[in-house]
Amino acid sequence: MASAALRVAVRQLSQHSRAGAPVLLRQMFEPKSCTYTYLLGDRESREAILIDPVLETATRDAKLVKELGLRLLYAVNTHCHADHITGSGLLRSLLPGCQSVISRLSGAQADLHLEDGQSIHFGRFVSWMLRCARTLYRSVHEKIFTLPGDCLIYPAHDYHGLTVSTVEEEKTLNPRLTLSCEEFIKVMDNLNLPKPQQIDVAVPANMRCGVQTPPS
Ligand SMILES: N[C@@H](CCC(=O)N[C@@H](CCS)C(=O)NCC(=O)O)C(=O)O
Ligand SMILES: [Fe+2]
Repeated sequence: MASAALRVAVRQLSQHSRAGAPVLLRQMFEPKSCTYTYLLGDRESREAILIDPVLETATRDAKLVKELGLRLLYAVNTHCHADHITGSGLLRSLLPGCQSVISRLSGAQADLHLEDGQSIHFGRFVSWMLRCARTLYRSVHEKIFTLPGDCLIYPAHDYHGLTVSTVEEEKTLNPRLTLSCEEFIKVMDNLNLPKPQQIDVAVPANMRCGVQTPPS
């Protein structure tokens, strides 16, 4: 695929997300597409967001939100996924008040469309963007890599069971991000990945927020 999604940078989340700290973080897994969904909540205001929810696990996520006494403001899609159907449409039905969010660039339906660099708030900032290889590389280097080295980086997928790394590790060890920009583009343009198994159902569904009755 020519474009890639740069996942979420949560300011100040870093190592302060332990129990008792202001920001609550839960990493959840959907095994069919190996997608990680993230629940982020403000312990004080109880406002929360979900990042990249999956249809098959949306009910689980909604249950957790309720059990933790959180109020879900946004179900955020980092891009129009090709490998799973988003859970954001179902979540906005299960949890009234929740709005689905995606980039305007995606062309997909949602309650809220974000422009590049725009933030959504749940007590703390969350910034995100969808990029082609060149702008992805620049964003990572100019934005993510200016964060403190011990800032935690959570993956959208990991097919080998890894769950977290740091800015410093990505800066020094990531086999693609340590390349030059031109080399990075070449690699990304020549991944030749097999067609994702769910692409034919996932993309049309995700253009409509993953449900039959999408937001207008
Ligand atoms: N087997 C899966 C593979 C889905 C897929 O293509 N995943 C991408 C990431 C999607 S956001 C991927 O693996 N990228 C690897 C890379 O090296 O960039 C399926 O059929 O769904
Ligand atoms: Fe994906």
